[in-house]
Amino acid sequence: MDQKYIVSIKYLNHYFGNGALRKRVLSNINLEVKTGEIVILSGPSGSGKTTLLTLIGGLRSVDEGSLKVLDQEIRGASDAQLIKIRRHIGYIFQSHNLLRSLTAQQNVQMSIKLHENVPILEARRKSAAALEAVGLGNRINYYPENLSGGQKQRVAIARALVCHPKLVLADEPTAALDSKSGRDVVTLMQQLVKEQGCAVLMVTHDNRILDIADRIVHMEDGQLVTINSTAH
Ligand SMILES: Nc1ncnc2c1ncn2[C@@H]1O[C@H](COP(=O)(O)OP(=O)(O)OP(=O)(O)O)[C@@H](O)[C@H]1O
Repeated sequence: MDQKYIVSIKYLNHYFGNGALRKRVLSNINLEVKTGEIVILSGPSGSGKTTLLTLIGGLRSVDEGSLKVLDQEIRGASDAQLIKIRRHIGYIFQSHNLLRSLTAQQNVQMSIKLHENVPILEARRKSAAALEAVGLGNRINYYPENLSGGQKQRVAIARALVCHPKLVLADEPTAALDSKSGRDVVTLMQQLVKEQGCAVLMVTHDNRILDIADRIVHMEDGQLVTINSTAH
């Protein structure tokens, strides 16, 4: 298996709607994301960024072209194959999507339960360590309502990274945060993913965080228009 590319997309098209309402939202997308690389996907509202991210995440089915994640072709993949691929992906959304009735630690543990058959004590240890790594070692028993926006997004990062995914997909992770918290959250994410060696594809409108990327990919009207080599 060629592990150099975590994501490899060739001539991908995607459509929404049927008949006369059928609309092409992604056109001829070619993109590769390497192991350990942080790629930011930017572009105007409605240009297709989230659609592309959800296709890569195996969260919607691929219409045309080839989309490989960890060498597995997603187009036409069975449910079992998609579930297997999703186990290697960590998802971070705009809103933290934490379960309100669970503590920070239980939210992170939930992710471990979904991924692996780990004994409860081991899951507790791992989730506490993941929260420690995002600076929330003293908040593990807090419920989301008692955490700030930045802290909730840190829990979401711990939840996404606790099972050491090969790929992290992040959709506007700083959108709900003030500029300082947003910056802190992505800096932390950058540090942890580099330590773990996983690739990141992050959609963002936030120009203040572009410098964390190894590469910026710009999307307009469903097409990738420019690919800059590096933001540093
Ligand atoms: N489920 C859907 N059904 C029909 N059209 C959709 C659906 N989801 C998205 N679209 C359309 O597809 C296009 C791309 O949407 P998408 O959400 O991928 O863009 P985006 O670049 O992520 O936008 P934003 O930055 O505002 O989140 C838009 O024209 C949108 O209206």
